[in-house]
Amino acid sequence: MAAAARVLLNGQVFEISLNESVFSWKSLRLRNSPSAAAARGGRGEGENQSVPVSEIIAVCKTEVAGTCKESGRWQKMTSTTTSFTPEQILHDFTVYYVQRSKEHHWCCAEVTFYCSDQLLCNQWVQALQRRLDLQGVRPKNLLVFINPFGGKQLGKHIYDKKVAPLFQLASITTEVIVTEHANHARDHLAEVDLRIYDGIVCVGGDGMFSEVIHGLICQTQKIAGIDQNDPNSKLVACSLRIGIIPAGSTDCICYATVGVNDPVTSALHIIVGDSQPMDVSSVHHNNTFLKYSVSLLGYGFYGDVLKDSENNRWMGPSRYDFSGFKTFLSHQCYEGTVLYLPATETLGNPRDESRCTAGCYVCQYSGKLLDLSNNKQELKHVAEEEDWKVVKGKFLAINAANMSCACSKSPMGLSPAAHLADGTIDLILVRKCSRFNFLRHLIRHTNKDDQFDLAFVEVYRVKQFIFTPKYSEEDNIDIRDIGKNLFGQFCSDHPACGCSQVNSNWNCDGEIIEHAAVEVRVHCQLIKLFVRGIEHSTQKTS
Ligand SMILES: CCCCCCCCCCCCC/C=C/[C@@H](O)[C@H](COP(=O)(O)O)NC(=O)CCCCCCCCCCCCCCC
Ligand SMILES: Nc1ncnc2c1ncn2[C@@H]1O[C@H](COP(=O)(O)OP(=O)(O)O)[C@@H](O)[C@H]1O
Ligand SMILES: [Ca+2]
Repeated sequence: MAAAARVLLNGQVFEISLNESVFSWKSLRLRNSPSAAAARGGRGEGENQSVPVSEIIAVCKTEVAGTCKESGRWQKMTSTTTSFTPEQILHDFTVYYVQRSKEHHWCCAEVTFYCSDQLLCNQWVQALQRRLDLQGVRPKNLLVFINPFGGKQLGKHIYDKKVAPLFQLASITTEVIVTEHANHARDHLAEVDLRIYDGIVCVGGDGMFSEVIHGLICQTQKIAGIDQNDPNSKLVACSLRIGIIPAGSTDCICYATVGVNDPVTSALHIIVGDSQPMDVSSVHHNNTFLKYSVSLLGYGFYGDVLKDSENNRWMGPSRYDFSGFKTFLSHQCYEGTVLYLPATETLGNPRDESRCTAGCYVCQYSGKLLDLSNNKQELKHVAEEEDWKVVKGKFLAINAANMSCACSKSPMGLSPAAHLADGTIDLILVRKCSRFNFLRHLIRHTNKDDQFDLAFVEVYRVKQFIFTPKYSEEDNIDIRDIGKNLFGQFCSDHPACGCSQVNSNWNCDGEIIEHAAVEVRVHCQLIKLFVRGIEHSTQKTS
């Protein structure tokens, strides 16, 4: 078929064209004609536009009953090659495509072209459809989990109203499971035959995503015969991609990988088949596997906020503000030793002011190193130089950020320069300081000031760390007893104002880990998401 043709759009004659990767429509209107001026109004449909085939969502043909009302326009064009009459304009097709709007939002735009004859219309629909069929990265069959109780309990509504219609438009088939209890998705994924799916979608928050990765990673290791309890096991990467439809409380994993937590934007990234590798940290205690983490592993402040907030789930997302305020006032610090292995082979450092964005070269570099090490067929991680560092002290917070952890509360995140897929975590140690200083540190998460530029805050880019609390876990009893037993008086870090534990617990992507002593290791690019990373501002984002 011809690579270009004339059609009507908004009563104007347009030339549409299609090459290997781009579909375009160009106005052939006469300059300065009244109709041309009219077409310039509205939402820019009178302008020349092009859309990469990779961002076309669907093309649909619709039979038009009747004739085109705006017949006069065609007569103006008869001096060109246009020869059809209004009565012949009976067929149209609609192209649905990705349109970018502010702050990394994507929406589904549509444009309908009226053709002079059925053959032309069919030819264009087929040509576009053939191009779409060649987009091999797009998922065709998805397994969807919906947590009906995440966030504001709108998960099912969001999926049914905003996401399912887009999947249907894009001819994606789905099997939808609305979870009935916690760990439903995890347990299902650990057992089910996943070969029929092209991806998994979770509708919920970070906790729901955590369930999904646990099921998927566990099944993958089981099939590969990998022992997850061995902290030194080299884990096998999961082949299925995961999509997140944000419907939780913090939605930090979505926000930090897309730039916004918007269900339609995330659905469109899934439809176009984006793919972004992601690091995963494994958490062990005494050679026993506990959990995987993708966003934040937080001991002290964020562990305590989470623990308290679980009692107030009925408050919805604002439970974190309430518990955050309470935890801030309690001002507990925790004593222990952190051993860490600095990341030496990767590019970048936590204070280099870079941002991990779509096509990030730091992550690509780590991906190449990973390929090289995979080719060596090592069964276990072998640390090239075991140069462990030690930090001891009293900490208000120990945060391990596997990614920036950007979210609406903190648009730059806990560690703004952290990377999604570089095989490292940023270990942030906040030592004991006054409430006022801790507040200064917290407030800097909400503005552009550097939260690490404070004497009591340290940050290291690491690939492994071990935390050992000062008091062994068996001693994690009421502080009053500790105070009496060890010092004969109450410890000044834990005034008898209601605080009670000598040890905190870990917040692992919003799930509680009760153990304080942990060994954490990053597994570079273990999973993949249906995202592309945060797009640059030149891509019409701000
Ligand atoms: C004074 C204001 C200070 C605001 C400081 C905000 C820092 C926010 C950093 C957030 C990092 C989030 C990391 C992600 C964690 C999520 O995986 C995880 C699970 O998400 P899900 O519920 O969607 O499943 N979410 C969380 O653990 C929630 C952490 C939220 C912490 C909020 C802390 C609010 C602190 C308010 C302190 C107020 C002090 C006021 C003093 C006058
Ligand atoms: N049907 C269900 N009933 C109760 N809990 C569930 C259900 N489905 C998932 N969960 C659990 O709910 C918790 C929070 O889910 P999440 O979607 O992250 O919401 P939020 O962001 O509000 O915390 C997770 O720990 C998850 O395991
Ligand atoms: Ca990382």
